[in-house]
Formats: sequence, C-alpha cells, structure tokens
Amino acid sequence: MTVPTLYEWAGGAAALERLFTAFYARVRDDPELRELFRDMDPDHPRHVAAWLGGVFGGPPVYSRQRGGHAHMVGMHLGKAITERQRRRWVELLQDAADETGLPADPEFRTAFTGYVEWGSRMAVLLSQPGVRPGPPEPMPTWTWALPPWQPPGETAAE
Ligand code: HEM
Repeated sequence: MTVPTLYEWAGGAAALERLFTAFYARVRDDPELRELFRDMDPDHPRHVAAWLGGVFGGPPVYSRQRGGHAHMVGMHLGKAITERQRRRWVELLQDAADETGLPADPEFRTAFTGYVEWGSRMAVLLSQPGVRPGPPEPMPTWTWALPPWQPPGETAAE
C-alpha cells in the first residue's frame, strides 16, 4: 500500500480550511484567547491551513506565498504566550477537529495531536520576551507516528 500523506488523509486543503475557520471562530470568542488574537487578519484561518498543509506533506503554498518558516516565527515573536493560553489553544483546536469531522482514527489523531503539542510549545518558546529570530530554517515536516491502520492480510509482513 502507498502510504498517504497526513494532508491527503485529513482531506486536503478544503478540510484544513474548514478546521481553522471553525477553530478561529472559537478563539475569537474565548475569554482566555480573544485579547491575544484581537488584531487577527481575517485571512488568518486560510494562512494557518496553508501552513499545516505544507507541514503535513501537501503543496508548499505557505512557503511559496507567505514567507515560510521565517514569517510564521515573526508572527509569534513578543506575544508572551502563557502555558494556560497554549493549553486552551490546543483544547479548542481538538474541539474544532471533532466539530468539522477531521478523521478520528487513532493513528491520524496521534500524529495530529503530536504536531499540535510540539508546534504550540514551540510557539510559546518563540513568543517569550527577548527571543530573536534564529537563522533561516525550512518548513518542518510531519508524518505518521504509527502507519495508518490496514485490515489484517494486507500488510507487507503477511
Ligand atoms: C501548532 C501550533 C501553531 C501553529 C502551526 C501556528 C501557526 C501560525 C502561523 C502560520 C501564523 C502566521 C499566519 C500568517 O501568515 O499570517 C501564526 C500567527 C499567530 N499565532 Fe500561531 N501557531 C501555533 C500556535 C500558537 C499558539 C499556541 C498561540 C497562542 C495561544 C498562537 C498565537 C498566534 C498569534 C496571536 C498569531 C498572530 C495572529 C494575527 O494577529 O494575525 N499560535 N500562527
């Protein structure tokens, strides 16, 4: 079996845009997060969907059209994100994943949650006072922690 990318498994660009549209609607109304996102660009959900699409093995839209890793880093600098805000951000994203019907199989959600945990902790570190942008880095890439489930008898080992 050819292993699909996380981007393909998630449902491509349309699914990721649905996810982040629902997510940032929740963020905008959330007492813990709304102040931090007060100046959010109306296209923010689309930009973050493009970011995640690239990280999950989809087309490199964010790196080609939105400044790639350096631009993402710059958007977090100086924001002083707290651990409490990070936790809330992660919780609302998980809620939005369920609401928009992102695949709920254990293998996909393990990979998805792993990235969200790592990325949100990176955002907190980058956002602390005095942190300056480091040397240019490529976009991160993320893949399955466990291969997608296959019916017994169809694995290479059989
Ligand atoms: C996996 C974790 C995360 C990813 C992938 C991510 C991704 C991004 C990206 C790509 C941008 C720039 C979008 C653009 O090009 O305009 C951005 C901006 C931003 N992020 Fe994150 N982020 C993450 C975690 C967080 C967390 C945990 C917080 C705070 C709780 C946060 C707060 C913000 C804010 C306030 C902006 C600027 C929004 C604006 O004013 O337009 N991010 N993020």
